Amino acid sequence: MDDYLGSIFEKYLHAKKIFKNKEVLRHSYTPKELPHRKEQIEELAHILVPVLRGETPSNVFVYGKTGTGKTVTIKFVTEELKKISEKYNVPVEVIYINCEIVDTQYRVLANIVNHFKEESGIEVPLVGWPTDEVYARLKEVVDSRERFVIIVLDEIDKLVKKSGDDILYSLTRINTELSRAKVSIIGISNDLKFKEYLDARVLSSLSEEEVVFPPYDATQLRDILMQRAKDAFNEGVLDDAVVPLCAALAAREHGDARRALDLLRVAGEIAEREGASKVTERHVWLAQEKIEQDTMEEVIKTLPLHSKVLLHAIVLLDENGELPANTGDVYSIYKSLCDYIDLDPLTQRRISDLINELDMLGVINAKVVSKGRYGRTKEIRLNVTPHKVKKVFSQDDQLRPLLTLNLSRQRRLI
Ligand SMILES: Nc1ncnc2c1ncn2[C@@H]1O[C@H](COP(=O)(O)OP(=O)(O)OP(=O)(O)O)[C@@H](O)[C@H]1O
Repeated sequence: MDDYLGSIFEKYLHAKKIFKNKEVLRHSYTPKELPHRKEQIEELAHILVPVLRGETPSNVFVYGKTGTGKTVTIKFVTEELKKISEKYNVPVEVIYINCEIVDTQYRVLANIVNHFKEESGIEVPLVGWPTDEVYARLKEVVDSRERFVIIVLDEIDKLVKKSGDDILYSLTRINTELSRAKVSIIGISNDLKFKEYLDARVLSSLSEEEVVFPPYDATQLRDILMQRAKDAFNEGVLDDAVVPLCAALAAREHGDARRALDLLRVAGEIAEREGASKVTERHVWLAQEKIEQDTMEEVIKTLPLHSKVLLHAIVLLDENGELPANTGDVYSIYKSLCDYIDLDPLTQRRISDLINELDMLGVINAKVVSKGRYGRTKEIRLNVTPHKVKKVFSQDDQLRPLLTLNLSRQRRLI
């Protein structure tokens, strides 16, 4: 045993260190250069440059698919603007808000007021004040001196979908002839359709300017990865084929640089854990599999409660070797599970909709098949392992009691 343990330690001790600095591959890291975003950087600089002449820049709406570098580019350009504005003695404040987290009108306004809390001494609590009052404070605090205030609303679609566009209306109308501070908005979204949710007046002021971020192709992703890889990995540990493969796989997924970076990082981590001295293509394929599994786990975790119970019914059928099943079979098990945890069951029609949703998310496979003169029916199969589903449910207090059940017991209750 001692020998065995000793050899494990030695394996890791003598393994060549894979990473020089793994942080470089994290999402939060802002690189010093952004390959293939020169055009967007220049467009944004052109839109924001009036600040240096003391003029209010237009509002900008930035859009492009996920992982196309919108956030990192905006952070890069606004940082540069802050640096240069100091040189020209123009006071500029940039407030970055991620609307996936800060997703109500109240919280956005509070965030803006609280950005200035050191200078104003005013801090809005997380809840409790009337929204009108927070807005009044915002105007007072922002306008307390001459300056430019650029408010970046990242994932702005999430805010609008959850809380409507009143907040955008208020913010785009904050500047008056008399105000000392001039406010501009940069809205970022990966959902173009969200524009349909906006009132025409809000839309026209928000998109005074628009900057589009197209997806990266495989060659561009390769350049982005190469640039990050040279700081992230030790010399000679990356097989030549690794970066091109990560780039090609991510290009297939709509040119997502985040996915490409994840593949590279996870491939490195897997190689490191194996005690390998090189990262190879095999590690990239394993990384691809791991990321897909993790994504699925996240999808299951965020399902609404009834979809989770429904999914558990399908898992029980799978464990009993009874898949494919039809909607009726699944529904009766689902209903008995609801009884077991004191939940009012939804109608079969509603469950049929939830089955389609699970199918769309890729958690299950629901295929409509023709049964000749018996009409059409749905054949439901599971697309993930029962183990994965149970692992997620074991962390959920309301669902945990279901994990001890088996189908024959449930059938006795039906
Ligand atoms: N041109 C680039 N050069 C270097 N790194 C990049 C580039 N474009 C994107 N990245 C990196 O890819 C990852 C995703 O980028 P970013 O978060 O900016 O995408 P996004 O378009 O805002 O995505 P989402 O819409 O999902 O928020 C980040 O780690 C970022 O550093």
